[in-house]
Amino acid sequence: MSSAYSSKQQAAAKRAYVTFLAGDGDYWKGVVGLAKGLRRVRSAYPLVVAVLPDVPEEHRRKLRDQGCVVREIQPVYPPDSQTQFAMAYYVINYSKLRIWEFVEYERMVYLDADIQVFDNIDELFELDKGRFYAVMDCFCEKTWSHTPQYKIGYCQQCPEPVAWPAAELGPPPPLYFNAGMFVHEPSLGTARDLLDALVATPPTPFAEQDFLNVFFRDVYTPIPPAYNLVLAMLWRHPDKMPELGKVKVVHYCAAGSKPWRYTGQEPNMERDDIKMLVTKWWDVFNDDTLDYKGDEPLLQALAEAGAANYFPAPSAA
Ligand SMILES: O=c1ccn([C@@H]2O[C@H](COP(=O)(O)OP(=O)(O)O)[C@@H](O)[C@H]2O)c(=O)[nH]1
Ligand SMILES: OC[C@H]1O[C@H](O[C@@H]2[C@@H](O)[C@H](O)[C@@H](O)[C@H](O)[C@@H]2O)[C@H](O)[C@@H](O)[C@H]1O
Repeated sequence: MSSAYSSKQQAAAKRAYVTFLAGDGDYWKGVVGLAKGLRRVRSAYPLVVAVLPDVPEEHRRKLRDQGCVVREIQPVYPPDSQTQFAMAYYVINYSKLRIWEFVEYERMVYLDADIQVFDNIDELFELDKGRFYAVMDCFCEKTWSHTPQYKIGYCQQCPEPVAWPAAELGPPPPLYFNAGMFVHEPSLGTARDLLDALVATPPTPFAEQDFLNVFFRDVYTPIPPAYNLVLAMLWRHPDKMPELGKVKVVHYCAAGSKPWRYTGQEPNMERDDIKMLVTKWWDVFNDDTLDYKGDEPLLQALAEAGAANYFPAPSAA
């Protein structure tokens, strides 16, 4: 790499946001919304989209037209004799593990396609290396009904009301993160270790989220819920989240909350705060001034050219 650029610039070229897109359905709308949202908050780094082979060219073009760097990945499946143990819908999420192979980047911030960024979060790229950063999840929704904690009404967000019955169930579950958003360091060694561990790990209901929580347990470092508001927090633990105006990242993961599919029919979806957040998402998605105009920072252009860690000398720029 040319020494004509500062070390800060060279480090910046090795940073990117990354999301994951599978299938030929409508999640591409989430990715377009995310790309425009990151532009709206003037993120310094490009958005890479890890796409499975089943994502049609028509959708890939929409993403490139919004300045995304589209990278095809091969699917990752758990031991095929055991996929029935994961909730079928989530099995494909094991393919997220491929983003550890994006070693042209030193640090990436992963964001699900059903996430929107409403305030700049570039500071996450400055966090100390060697840890795994993510926001703690909530165990209170019905999707957790298969777990002992749900059955006794225990949630890590608010452990006081229900004392964990250690005598019967052993120690309480370790802190558990939501895998819709995390800060990670790509590495071929880690990618290999993940896949090696996966073949020896029977799938569980929350698929790759459960798997990642076990794999990174010793280095998991919780970050504030402002960086990934799991929507159920609004009605489950409103006292454990910042006021909505201070939430930087909204994760539309509650049933019925995907903005591009929103009908307001599911439980809690008629809430005023949900309606406001869905409207906010559409305001970004529909804002033509946020469309990619090809004038992104040099980093974006370099990432697009697949030269994310190359800086031509300024004279050649
Ligand atoms: O048909 C699908 C389903 C999921 N996803 C990706 O997988 C992520 C996790 O799935 P989902 O958002 O449905 O999980 P949730 O966070 O709502 O549980 C999505 O955000 C997308 O990035 C996708 O691309 N296509
Ligand atoms: O494959 C497992 C998924 O697990 C997580 O979703 C869950 C989690 O948020 C629960 O807390 C909710 O109750 C539930 O609705 C929601 O689906 C991640 O957001 C998603 O990216 C993905 O890893």
